[in-house]
Amino acid sequence: MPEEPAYEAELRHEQAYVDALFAKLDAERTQTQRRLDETLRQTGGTPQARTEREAATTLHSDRLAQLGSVEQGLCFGRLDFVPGSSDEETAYIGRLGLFDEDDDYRPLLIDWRAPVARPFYLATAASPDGVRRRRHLRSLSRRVTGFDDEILDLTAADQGQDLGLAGEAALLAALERRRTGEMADIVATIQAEQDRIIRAPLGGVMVVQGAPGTGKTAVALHRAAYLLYTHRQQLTTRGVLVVGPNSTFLRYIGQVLPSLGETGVLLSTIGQLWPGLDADGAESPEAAEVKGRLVMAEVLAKAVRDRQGVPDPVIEIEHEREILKLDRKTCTQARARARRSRRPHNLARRLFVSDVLDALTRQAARALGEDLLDAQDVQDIRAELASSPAVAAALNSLWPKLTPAGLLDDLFAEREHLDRAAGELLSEEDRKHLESGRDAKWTPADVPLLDELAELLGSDDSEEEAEQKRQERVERAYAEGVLDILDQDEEIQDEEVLRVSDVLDAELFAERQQARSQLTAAQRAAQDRTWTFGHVIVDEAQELSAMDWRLLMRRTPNRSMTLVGDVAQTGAAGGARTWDEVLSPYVADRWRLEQLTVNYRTPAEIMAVAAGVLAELDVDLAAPASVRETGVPPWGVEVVSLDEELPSLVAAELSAVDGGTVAVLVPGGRFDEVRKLLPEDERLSVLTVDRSKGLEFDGVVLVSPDEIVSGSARGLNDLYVALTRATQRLGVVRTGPAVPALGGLG
Ligand SMILES: Nc1ncnc2c1ncn2[C@@H]1O[C@H](COP(=O)(O)OP(=O)(O)OP(=O)(O)O)[C@@H](O)[C@H]1O
Repeated sequence: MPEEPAYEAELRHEQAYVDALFAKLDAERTQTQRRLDETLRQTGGTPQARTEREAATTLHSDRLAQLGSVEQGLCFGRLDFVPGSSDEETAYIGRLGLFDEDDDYRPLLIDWRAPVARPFYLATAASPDGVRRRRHLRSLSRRVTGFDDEILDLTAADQGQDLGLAGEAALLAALERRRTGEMADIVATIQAEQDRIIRAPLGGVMVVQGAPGTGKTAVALHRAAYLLYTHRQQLTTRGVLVVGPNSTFLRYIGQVLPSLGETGVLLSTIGQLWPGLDADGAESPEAAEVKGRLVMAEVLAKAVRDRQGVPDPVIEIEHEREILKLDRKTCTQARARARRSRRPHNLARRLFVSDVLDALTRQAARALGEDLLDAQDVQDIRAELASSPAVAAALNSLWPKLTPAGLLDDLFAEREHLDRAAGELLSEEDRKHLESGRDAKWTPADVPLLDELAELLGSDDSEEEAEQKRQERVERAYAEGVLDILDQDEEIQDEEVLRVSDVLDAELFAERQQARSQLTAAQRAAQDRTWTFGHVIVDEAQELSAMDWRLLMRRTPNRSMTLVGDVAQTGAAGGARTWDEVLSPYVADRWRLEQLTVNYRTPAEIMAVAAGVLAELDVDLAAPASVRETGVPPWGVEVVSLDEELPSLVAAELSAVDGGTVAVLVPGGRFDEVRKLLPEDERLSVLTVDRSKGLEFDGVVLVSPDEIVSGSARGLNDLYVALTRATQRLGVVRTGPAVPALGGLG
């Protein structure tokens, strides 16, 4: 650190620069707001003018949101270049770009995502990339409170070079920060191995494998922001989807992208990917596992075919005092033709219906005496049959119109249906799980099944289309009526003035009645099951089942995906063991693997315990290196009674983290018991391990590790996840036999 007076002088200089940046920011806000107001005030004009106005409104609103989101940490870095190595001697790096229009658009502040900013994250003493000095600025609102410098030449003191850390002081300060329950962005301290992943090209499937705490989630979110900046045009049209494991997790990460000025990303769980549904019902892990198997696609296809029936042996239909007979042969032929069309069930139905109506028409015509009828008569008979309730009932019994929800409900609720569809594909035990494992609500594992069924059934939207046309006609008629009335009024008043109908035609007027769609791609995507995204990012990707992957691949036909996860943390019975197994059905071996190796969350003392568990897991993965030590060893105690001892142990942890957060992680079977023992406190969470996935807390108290291990087939993975949630302190409270993998702790 420079000597005090020089340091103070530098600090004043930086403050003056940052003041100027905020002045510029304020001016831009005022100007953008003015432009937005002007645009909103304009009305009328050609359709093209209206479209342009809408585009301008979106542009100004987005910019305003971005300008409003960068108040904290607007400028966090500065690079000084070796003379002659860059156009500018100095570059300031921040959350967005600001330029001086009066000086040929000279950059005042460079967006962290711009290529010029890259050396801020990558330059090292060994490979300085033209950088002489890297400076991290610390600030509180608009006040610069301090800075740390790194001189990038080989004679400079070694700065965390063993782990290749950049800006170590700023990084450690960020990591020591107390956790608030909401994830923060890491834009000021992104490390080189993370930067390479964030800025990787858009196309193709990239898997980011990394141990707990290596920044996978942070990297995934910053990548979304980077991609939106670099491929703005393409991605704002199609949107970016970020998939997370549950809504607690989505809340935890929810502020990161807005703080980076990006609001156009859809954050969703798999259970929320069916429009209008938030499928968060509970079910047994066994049922979820069966539902996630790839074979379910076949089960569902069979379930649909099972609903395409033929009479056994005939259906009799009364029509005009005649009995018409619908026999097995006719229907079998009609069914075969409809199926051969390879159209989804509800669309193929039209072919089936048409063939059956033809056959019935022939019969009815024969009964009336074919020779006496002309073509028009025959057509009339067909039309009558088509509108006959008795015929409709017969057709519905043979080839009903189906909805995904209706069919899936029947399949799980009625054993006969399930047996016919799954008898050869699932064991008796599996079928029992499907039948009994659910409550009344849809579960996350149901959503990929609903999605699969939507594909198999298709939607016969001819009725909806007709309804929409009818609605448009009604609106138009209303508009014409309004214009007539206005015109009459005007005729009475003054023949000379322009009539309303001279400046506004009925169609335009009708259009104005409809709310103009101002939705972003992400919002539209959330309402549309068939939406395909420009890029899909999946966090905790190891948890997804084969059926989840099918759904996601449908949403990403361009296969532009970033998948982050850790196969050592897989908790779901149907989750991934290897990335290859998951991806090969969709992209063969055309995916690339990137690895993160440094743990930013868990201190070395706790990681040493977790490494023992990792070694027991049957995975070929090395424990990550921790960037810091706390000097606080993890503790372990055996208790006789949780009731008596746990509350005081947890209270002690809460006071030790001094205003920070504590999680008590429990096996599923003890959740209610432990929840009741502990007080409600916003700094304290009681969670089962699966709910703690991806989250972090200053202190973690792990209860009954033996039950976590024995609780599921992937119990050791769960234990590993639980141990790696802490940023400062870990305690283990044992109630049963010791778990050898925990060493002396538990
Ligand atoms: N470069 C960085 N600068 C500052 N903090 C960082 C950096 N990288 C990661 N972190 C912090 O480390 C913690 C762990 O990061 P993150 O949650 O992204 O890890 P993860 O790999 O997703 O972990 P898990 O596998 O347990 O979900 C977070 O608090 C994150 O902000």
